[in-house]
Amino acid sequence: MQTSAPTPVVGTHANQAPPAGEPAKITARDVNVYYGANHALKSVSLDIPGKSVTAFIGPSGCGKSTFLRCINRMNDTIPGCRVEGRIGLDGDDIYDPSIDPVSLRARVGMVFQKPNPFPKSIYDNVAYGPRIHGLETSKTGLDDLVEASLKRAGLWGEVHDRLKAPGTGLSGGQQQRLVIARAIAVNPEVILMDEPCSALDPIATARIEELIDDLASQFCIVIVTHSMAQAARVSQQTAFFHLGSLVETGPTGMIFTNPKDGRTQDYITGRTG
Ligand SMILES: Nc1ncnc2c1ncn2[C@@H]1O[C@H](COP(=O)(O)OP(=O)(O)OP(=O)(O)O)[C@@H](O)[C@H]1O
Repeated sequence: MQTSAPTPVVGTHANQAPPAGEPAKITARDVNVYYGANHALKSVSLDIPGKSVTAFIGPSGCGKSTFLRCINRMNDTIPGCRVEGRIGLDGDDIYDPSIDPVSLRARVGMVFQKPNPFPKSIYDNVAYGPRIHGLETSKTGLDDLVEASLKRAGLWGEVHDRLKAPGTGLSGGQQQRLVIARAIAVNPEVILMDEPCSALDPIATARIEELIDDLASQFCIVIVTHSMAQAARVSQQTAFFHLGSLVETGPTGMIFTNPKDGRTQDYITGRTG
């Protein structure tokens, strides 16, 4: 007999979608991605609002991470990968030849599944971006920026007395908050998160989810997650992908309680996945 998974509980912030009529922060139009002959992403068009959390969900291999990587041109670094279509960031075409991918990645930061602090001190992990982008040159200015970023990432209290210690010596959850502090330090507009909690225990996961909730007041956050419960807890919009296509998108509450497409219904009730 087929059993259905319980519908995830939609979080308290999930219905607080940005006001209708706000211009989208990110506008994707007819985006196709190929890895050699593999047509991995098929004609995806999607608007992503600013200052809120958008979750990408869908079965393994459906193209969630591929689409996420399009938003800061990380796919440029994969040999054989070809991206077609248009992605606008506040209306600027991020694939225009005039756009420098390194500067773009300061505007659009990324947090990966496995925490990846640099093999440097906690301080230097956070100071690295502002230094290379020339955002802060004075010692006191940099100190203040490191402190503010660590506070914003909810890590300052745990590390303020050991800033010279290696970032890699922190716990997994602390490392992920350090990586988030590193992303925040260059004052990005968008933070992409690719399964940011999948290597963490439930307590560390809860802290990252609280942090995401907090950061959404300032940043446009896009999160790929395998956990429908997590998508329901943290996001205001959800986009469901299946076999390389975007099936449907809408307010998270609607996607989890009243999806329009049978494929979404089957996924959220655990019949596929
Ligand atoms: N670096 C790569 N090189 C070649 N093919 C890739 C690469 N990354 C992804 N693909 C292919 O693109 C398709 C989409 O993969 P992608 O990782 O984007 O899906 P996903 O929904 O994020 O999957 P998962 O949930 O398992 O992480 C798959 O067919 C995958 O094999």
